[in-house]
Amino acid sequence: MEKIINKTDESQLDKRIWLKIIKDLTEYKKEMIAVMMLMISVSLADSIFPQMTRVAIDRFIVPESSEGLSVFALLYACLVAWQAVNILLFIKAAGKVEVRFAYGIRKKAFEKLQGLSFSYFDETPKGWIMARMTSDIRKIGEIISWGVVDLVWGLSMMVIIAGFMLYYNWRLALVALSVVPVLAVLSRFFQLKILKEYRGVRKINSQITSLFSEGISGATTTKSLALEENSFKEFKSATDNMRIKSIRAAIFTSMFMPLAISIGSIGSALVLFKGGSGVAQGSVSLGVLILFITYTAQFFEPIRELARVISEFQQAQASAERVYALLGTKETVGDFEAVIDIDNEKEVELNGRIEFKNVNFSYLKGEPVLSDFNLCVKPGEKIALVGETGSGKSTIVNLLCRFYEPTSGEITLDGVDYKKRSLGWLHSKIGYVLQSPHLFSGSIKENILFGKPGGTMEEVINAAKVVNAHEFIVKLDRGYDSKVGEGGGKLSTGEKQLISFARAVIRNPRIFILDEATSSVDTQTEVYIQKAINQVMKGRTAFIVAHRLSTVLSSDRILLIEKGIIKEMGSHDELMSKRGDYYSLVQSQFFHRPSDAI
Ligand SMILES: Nc1ncnc2c1ncn2[C@@H]1O[C@H](COP(=O)(O)OP(=O)(O)OP(=O)(O)O)[C@@H](O)[C@H]1O
Repeated sequence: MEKIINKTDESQLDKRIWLKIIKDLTEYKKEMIAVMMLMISVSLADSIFPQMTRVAIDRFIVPESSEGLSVFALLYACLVAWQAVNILLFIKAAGKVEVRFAYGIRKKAFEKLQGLSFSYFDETPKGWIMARMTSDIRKIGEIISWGVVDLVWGLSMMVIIAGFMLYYNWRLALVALSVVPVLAVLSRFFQLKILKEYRGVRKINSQITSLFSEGISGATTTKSLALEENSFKEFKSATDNMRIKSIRAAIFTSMFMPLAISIGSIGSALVLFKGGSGVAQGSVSLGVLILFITYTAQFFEPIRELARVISEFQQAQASAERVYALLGTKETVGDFEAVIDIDNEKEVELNGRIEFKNVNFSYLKGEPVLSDFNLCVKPGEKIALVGETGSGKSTIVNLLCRFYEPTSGEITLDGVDYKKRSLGWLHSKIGYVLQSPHLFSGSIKENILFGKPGGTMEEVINAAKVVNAHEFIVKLDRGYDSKVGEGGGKLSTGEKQLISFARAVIRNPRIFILDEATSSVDTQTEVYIQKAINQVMKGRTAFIVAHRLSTVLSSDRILLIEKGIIKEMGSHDELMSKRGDYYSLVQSQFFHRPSDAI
């Protein structure tokens, strides 16, 4: 990840990235062409205005004549109208490109995130992903559309003006353009300086987003450990740094503007000096002199603009690099080896026989969590996994759900390697309840339906009844339509668990997996939860990471896991009579016992 975060060399144009952007932009080809044409039209109109002034001076003011003045006024009005329409249309077209392009990439990135495996989220800070999805994508959309506007306007403006100047008086044109290289170098120098500071600001901004994200999700922990001051110090140092860099960028900007204006004025002075003597000698008309003075001023604006636009494109490149890194992330878990015949696969039933064959697994290279793990589970068998924290229980169920895949060895379902099946098929057969189940903000009904999109209200109620959640749901003000709040915040821990059970039950899975919560709930809820677990397990192959003695007692086989291997295995009675480690665990009050009162 560090590699992705730091790999942002903005000083060079990276062809690969721009080709990707251009490829994505081809979807909006029509709008882009419209924007470009409109900008050429805008600069043409911009450069015709001084021509009108020239005509006014040479035709009407100097000769003190009004012949053709009405035609001239009409033409002037048409020009104003033309420019107004241009501006209206280009703002609309560029805005469309900005919004659609950002929307398109954001949609792709979101789809990508949905498909990425757990290991990606283990390695990637949440704040980093948030920054990519929000500010980076917004920046690309903004700079691509408005940058193209400025770029096309600036370039066409310079070409048209230079053309007109050379056409009217090439000597005077060369005088006017003599300061261009100086201004170009100066603009580039300052823009690079400003860019460097802003790059720093953005990096810190990313850091701050991460701090925010951690600060919010860890607010309770921070408070309970009285670490507010430490968090605040860290936050303050990041914001102080940001302030210093922002001020530096502002100083460079404030130095650049007067310098650029002064150099532009030198150009105008040279034109005035040279052109003025031309007027005195009669070789240059007063109208042409005024035209040149206006053009000289007009010419310098695009140069300053282009220096800024190039810097912005470099910033967009850095943003694009990070966003495309996200879009290009290879899924480590996917339907790569699957022999999928989607229509037939749906019909494939699962009996529920599960086998782990010589499974090895590590989250991080060189740190094995499971070593040569073997296990055969009969259909309908209930397995309780017990053991000290960190022994590998959750890892076993994570592998079974294929959130991660074995580093070597295989897991078979009804004798078939599960990689030969699609992930969609596997997950349709599994009901998984996490230790701290996540509910999505929405209603209770919607949350249960996440288990079976398109399910009926009757199915929702039935699922809730199976897990004894119906009673408490109907007592709520709005029943099944009650909102659960973000992350289920409006419900108690026990209620959240019951809803997550209902969510698992509604899909009628063949395999039920439960990572039992370690947190205690009140005795009544505990009774409900225990009943729900027993109901859900009925007729299904079940894997339970157990923390309650009652759950262990209702299982067929208990596996005591230690450092990723099965230390002891058997029924409760068998293991108790063995008087080994399991016996010691039971004696040591390792399990929650309030449910013993059931
Ligand atoms: N996402 C991860 N990345 C790296 N290491 C991990 C990850 N998840 C777990 N581990 C490590 O793998 C080992 C087994 O963890 P696991 O979560 O399977 O244990 P557990 O027995 O389920 O513990 P608990 O009862 O506390 O949930 C531990 O050493 C843990 O630190």
